[in-house]
Amino acid sequence: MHTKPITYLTQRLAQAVDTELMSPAGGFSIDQLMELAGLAVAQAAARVFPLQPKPPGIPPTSVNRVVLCCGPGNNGGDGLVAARHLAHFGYTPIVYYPKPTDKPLFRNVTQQLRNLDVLVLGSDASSTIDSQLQHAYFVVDALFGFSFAGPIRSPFDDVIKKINESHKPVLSVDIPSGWDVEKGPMDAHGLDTPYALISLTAPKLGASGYTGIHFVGGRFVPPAMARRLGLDMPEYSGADQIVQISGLKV
Ligand SMILES: NC(=O)C1=CN([C@@H]2O[C@H](COP(=O)(O)OP(=O)(O)OC[C@H]3O[C@@H](n4cnc5c(N)ncnc54)[C@H](O)[C@@H]3O)[C@@H](O)[C@H]2O)[C@@H](O)CC1
Ligand SMILES: [K+]
Repeated sequence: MHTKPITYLTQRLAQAVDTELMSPAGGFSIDQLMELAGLAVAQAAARVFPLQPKPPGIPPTSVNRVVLCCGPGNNGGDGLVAARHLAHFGYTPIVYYPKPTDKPLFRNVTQQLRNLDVLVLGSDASSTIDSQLQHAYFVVDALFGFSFAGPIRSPFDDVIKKINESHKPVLSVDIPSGWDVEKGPMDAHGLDTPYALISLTAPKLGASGYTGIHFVGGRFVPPAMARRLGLDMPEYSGADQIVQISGLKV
């Protein structure tokens, strides 16, 4: 467990780090960052929810089913990439992506999922999402990240309600969806406190009261950049893409 101090980011600082990484001086593309973020999400998922043995006589796809609820921005993109890695790890991901982003990066990752026979459900599947959730081992909440603001708009208000009603264990990506990025849970419409959380780059202020299983992932900030921005970053061990900072040790 990581015990050294870590900086909790404001919404503005989270966006500034992201922008700087993708500036000419930072040298990253969004594809690279999202790939590393999604890999970290998949590693955290596999750590918290290990693959279950497949009992004989039961179709292999009926165990280890993961429902990934993906939003319209890059948080949703992290969920799509994580779904691809989880499929390679041996899980059966089911992606609910009601507002797909019409950009090559998102179209490509969606195509990669289809090539792995991953079910990608759109808005026309909204009436079946609760039954998908009922059959899930766990849920990945990749609806909103650090750019979320204001009351939750349709159809995501309904998606969050259905996730809460499913009472399935949830791994949230970057910030529990519907929580204020800096103030945390604000009203009854946001996600219930998730079982686990993976913050990307560094945790956001809104997660400062979170005491569940909390990882940091997204191993892409160079030390010189962290020093310049005054960030205390987590120290990763060896080849790990994630570091646990709180909660029951997994
Ligand atoms: N530097 C980093 O830490 C990286 C972060 N990434 C991910 O990118 C995320 C940020 O991505 P984005 O800036 O695209 O934003 P988000 O994915 O947080 O969300 C923006 C989208 O949500 C919609 N939205 C915002 N508030 C809403 C509301 N109240 N109701 C309904 N829809 C709403 C917006 O219209 C927009 O489409 C991070 O949280 C993280 O998951 C990674 O992909 C890459 C690297
Ligand atoms: K989220």
